[in-house]
Parts: sequence; structure tokens; C-alpha cells
Amino acid sequence: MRIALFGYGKMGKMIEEIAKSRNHNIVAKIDLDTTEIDYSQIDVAIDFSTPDAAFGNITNCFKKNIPVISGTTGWLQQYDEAIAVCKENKGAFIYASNFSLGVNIFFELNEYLSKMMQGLEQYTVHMEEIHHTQKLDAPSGTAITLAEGVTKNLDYEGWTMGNEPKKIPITSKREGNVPGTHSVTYHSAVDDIKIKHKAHGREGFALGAIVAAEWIIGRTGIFTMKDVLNIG
Ligand SMILES: NC(=O)C1=CN([C@@H]2O[C@H](COP(=O)(O)OP(=O)(O)OC[C@H]3O[C@@H](n4cnc5c(N)ncnc54)[C@H](OP(=O)(O)O)[C@@H]3O)[C@@H](O)[C@H]2O)C=CC1
Ligand SMILES: O=C(O)C1=N[C@H](C(=O)O)C[C@H](O)C1
Repeated sequence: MRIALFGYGKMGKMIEEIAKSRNHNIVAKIDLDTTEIDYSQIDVAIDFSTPDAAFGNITNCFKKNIPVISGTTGWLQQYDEAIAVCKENKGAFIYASNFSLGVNIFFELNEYLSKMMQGLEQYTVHMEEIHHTQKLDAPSGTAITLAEGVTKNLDYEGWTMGNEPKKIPITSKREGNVPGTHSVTYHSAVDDIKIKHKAHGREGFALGAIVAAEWIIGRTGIFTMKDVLNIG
């Protein structure tokens, strides 16, 4: 596959390493300073850039009929608009707040647990995410997906980083070089039930993005990692 990397930071570099080990070619590394892109050389675009850059990068690829794998978080207020551009151009797209196999299993576990907690009014849920200090967005995209998983089954209306009634509280911590730790806790007066995922590095995110890129070639439509991994 001829891959274009939109964003050549921590994730872009990790994806390059794993892509090469799977015999793919990196034909473009697009960063803030890039002035020209030769779209004719690209089979698939992988975007791990910034909240401000993602929408433009993704929709420009759709307009050039290039399938897109998007891992950038913090830009989802423009998600519906991006989907419209994708559909207009009969494109192919996967966005995931987290591409690792482990977190996608954790997403399923989170939904299953929230279903089990239905009717147990003595428990309240809260979430915590811990990431490195360079992270631009908070809460993490993964924490937002976890909160959305809980609201499917329990009587909460979204999430909050403060203390609002009916919303799931999310605490965001920024520490050193932490690649990503997420936990979901159900608290009662007598006990806590807690599930946790801890990434040891960025390899799992990068491998998942490449597996998604391999999978999307030749397909048209909007997909998720559930389609790619066939889990749940
Ligand atoms: N879905 C998932 O599994 C994961 C998602 N992420 C998300 O991916 C994103 C990137 O993370 P990470 O690699 O750690 O961040 P980095 O800051 O290390 O890298 C982002 C890169 O994007 C570049 N950039 C800035 N503007 C543009 C532009 N217009 N076009 C292309 N690139 C641009 C930055 O360049 P410069 O430094 O010059 O500004 C930088 O090199 C974040 O949103 C993060 O939350 C991260 C890990 C896993
Ligand atoms: O910025 C990061 O590093 C990460 N971002 C994603 C998120 O916001 O959930 C995924 C992962 O946790 C690492």
C-alpha cells in the first residue's frame, strides 16, 4: 500500500515504523509546513494530526477519492460535515478515538458492564483518563467513546469535566509521557467496581490504524473498528 501520513509527530513516526515492517510504502509525510501534496501517488491516507488540521486533511482526501483512516481526536464537532463530504464523493472512512485492539475490547466490556448496572441505583459511574503532558485535547477521545457507551444503557445525558447532574464525570490528568490510561468506576457506599485499560506504548494504536488501512482498500462507506476487528 502507498500510505500518506497526515501528521508526522509521535503517532505518524510509530505508524511509519510498523507500516514498513509490513512492507508498505510511505509516499508522503504531511505536516504543518507542507505546501504541495501529490494525491495521485496515495492509496490510503492516515491522519494523526491536530484537532485544527484534521477536518481539512480528511475532506481534501475525500475530494481526491482517497480512503481515510482518522485517529485525530478533538475535532468531532465537524464530524457530521466530514461524513457529508465523504458521502458526496462516494468515499471510504474510518474514524476511531482509539485504534488499539485492547481498547476496542475494553469498549465492548464497558458497554456490557453498563448493561449489567441497569436498575442498580446505588451505584454512580465516573471515568478517569491519564495522558502525556503534550496532549492538546481533554477529555481524551477514548474517554468520550467510553461515556457514549455507558449512556447507551444507563440514564445519563452525556459527560462533564465538572460536576453537573445527570452527566458522567470525567477526570483528565496530564503526567509525564503516559501513552494512555483509562478507567471506568462504579461507586457505591459499600464498594467500587472498576475496569481499566493501560497502554504500555503507542504500538497498539499504530498497528490498529495500519490494519484498518489494509482493510479499507477497495471498500466504499463509513466504517468503524468494530467492522475491521469483527468483535462484539
Ligand atoms: N485514535 C487513536 O488510536 C490515537 C489517537 N491519537 C490522536 O492523534 C493525534 C496526534 O497525536 P500525536 O502523534 O501524539 O501528536 P503529535 O503532536 O506528536 O503529532 C501531531 C503532528 O501533526 C502535525 N500537524 C500540525 N498541523 C498539521 C497539518 N495541517 N497537517 C498535517 N499535520 C499537521 C504536527 O506538526 P507540528 O508539530 O509542526 O505542529 C505534529 O507533527 C492527537 O489528536 C491524538 O489525540 C493519538 C494516539 C492514538
Ligand atoms: O493523544 C494521545 O496520545 C492519545 N489520544 C487518543 C485519545 O484521545 O483517546 C487515544 C490514546 O489514548 C492516546
